[in-house]
Amino acid sequence: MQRLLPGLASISRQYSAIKMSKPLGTSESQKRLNLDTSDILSASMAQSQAASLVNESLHADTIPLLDHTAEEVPSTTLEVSTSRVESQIVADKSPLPFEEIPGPAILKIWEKYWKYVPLLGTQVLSSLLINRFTQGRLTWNRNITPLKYLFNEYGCIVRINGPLAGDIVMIHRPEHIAEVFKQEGDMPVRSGIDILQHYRLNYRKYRLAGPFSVLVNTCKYHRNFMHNFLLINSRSTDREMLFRQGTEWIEVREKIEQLFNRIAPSFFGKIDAICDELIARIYKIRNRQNEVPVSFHEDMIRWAMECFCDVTLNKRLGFLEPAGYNSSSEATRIINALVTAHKYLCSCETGFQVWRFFLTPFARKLFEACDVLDNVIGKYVRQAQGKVRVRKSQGEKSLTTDDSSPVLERFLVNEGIHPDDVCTLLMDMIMLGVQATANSEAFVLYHLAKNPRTQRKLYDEITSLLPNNDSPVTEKALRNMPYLKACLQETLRLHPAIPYITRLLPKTISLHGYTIPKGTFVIMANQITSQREENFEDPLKFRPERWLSSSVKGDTDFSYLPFGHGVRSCLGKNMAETEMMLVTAKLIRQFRVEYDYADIKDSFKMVNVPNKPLRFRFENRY
Ligand code: HEM
Repeated sequence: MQRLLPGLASISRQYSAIKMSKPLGTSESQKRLNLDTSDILSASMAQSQAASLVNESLHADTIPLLDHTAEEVPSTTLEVSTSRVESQIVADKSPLPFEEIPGPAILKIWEKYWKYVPLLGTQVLSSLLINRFTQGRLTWNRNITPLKYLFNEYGCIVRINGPLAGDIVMIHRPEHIAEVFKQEGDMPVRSGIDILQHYRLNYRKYRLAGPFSVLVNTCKYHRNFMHNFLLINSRSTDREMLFRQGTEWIEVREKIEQLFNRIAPSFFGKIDAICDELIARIYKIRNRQNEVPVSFHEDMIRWAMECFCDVTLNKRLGFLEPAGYNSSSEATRIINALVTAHKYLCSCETGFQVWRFFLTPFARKLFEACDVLDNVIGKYVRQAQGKVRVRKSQGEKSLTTDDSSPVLERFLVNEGIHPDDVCTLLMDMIMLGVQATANSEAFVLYHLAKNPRTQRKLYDEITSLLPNNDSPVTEKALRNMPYLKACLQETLRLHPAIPYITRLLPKTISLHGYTIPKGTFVIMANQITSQREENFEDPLKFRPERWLSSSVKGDTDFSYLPFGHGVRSCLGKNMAETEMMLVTAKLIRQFRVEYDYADIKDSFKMVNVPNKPLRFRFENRY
């Protein structure tokens, strides 16, 4: 029965659509109408929401009739007053209430009673129920499989409601995503990473939770751990608070965005030099079959970290030290902390969030790793502050930095960003942005290795613009490589680093015939969107050529949003694309990349990461 209940609302909706598109009477004046009993049965089932047995394949051009009902009910002719039918049709025009959105029914039932049950019991029990109900497929947050499962089970709009979740709606259709973004105001709110928020607000006592979180620690209540818990799991009225709290970040964000746009030309040369270091590293670590070791994924993270640190801190930390990695160096400490933080971030954020009640061993390990990153970042922020102070004491009239000054100093001086906010921003960029870039590039190399013809075509494009092995790769040359860009787009279509985009609805809207109230969290499953046949032909195939055709719209029709959309879209898009284009062009010019092992898929660990080691072979081209 549980499996059947959720279909009701959609049945009713489909039935309404059917009635709208096909008037039952043949003329206005006709007062009586002949109907088959199966029609009547279907109508009353839909209207009374008792039609749990309706199959999914009802279409607007077929009057609804169930094969099995035809068998069960003898087909006789009855007379029905059309005025009654018509009044039902008119009533059906209004959007259906939120509660009727299909979703796991058990959660809806449970929701009624959860407030009467002690909090911990509820958490544990409802998690068990979710797990049981979905037969283990809804391991929340691990990858897109649970979402796919829910869409397959309940249709294109799914409501998750219960003690764990609050009001959440999941969607994947581009037109629904467009509708959500259309309502986006000046201060869109995204769901945060709860454990990082807790670390910053309650443990480190920062004033802001960071760009990937939304709470602002401006009032004493936000220091209260239990309050945070309740707020995150709260109903829509409490969530109104969240709208007010996004304001400060949006102001900080505007300044950073402008600065990043201004510095874009200056980071090309830095990234170029770091890509050469990665090539040197590959020469060093390849075995006799020219295969890199299973730890190559770490080298990719080191490459992305070196690029990020050189651009923002104006410092080469030696992540790709050609002489070999020194286990006691600052770079190695940072990488180890980053890998550990990622591992435990994922364990703490998914499954039971027991850390909300006491510091669990996983949360402790995460906090220790975050402390390492935070201390390193803090050190560089303090150094930058020190330099600014010296200049002030030397009586410099204008403290404004110029374009050659480190980004960090410009954050502090020109933009006047609070040092705490600089720390949380840099840490979020490292924990999510750097990881996203490294893993996306890993997937680019994987697809090129698996598709030798695509790789050859890309090589031809690169060498047509850069004929010699040592011709410098310029920004102009990269701009003239549409196939390279297409390879990146195709990779991000198949493996967007962040597979869901979330927003808290600032207004009540109507989606797919349902009312979705203000304050509902909407999860937009962009990876599912960009892997559906109705949006992309042969969606699971790696075909960069599709991006060269003008018929592919991608981000303009909301079927492809790897960097999100609107006011809260990715701040590092430009930097990430430059890094990925440069390194791909340089690697493919230098090597033929091959991969001989089992297929690599993505696994969601706060960002999509390859689920197998990157055992590429880098064969010299020269
Ligand atoms: C291939 C690499 C990357 C991908 C696919 C990616 C993707 C995304 C996505 C999907 C979002 C959420 C957007 C939304 O909610 O609409 C986001 C946010 C963000 N990204 Fe990236 N990102 C990448 C690299 C980077 C890098 C390198 C940085 C840092 C330099 C960065 C910094 C940020 C920041 C700060 C935000 C939060 C913006 C806000 O909330 O206002 N990202 N990114």
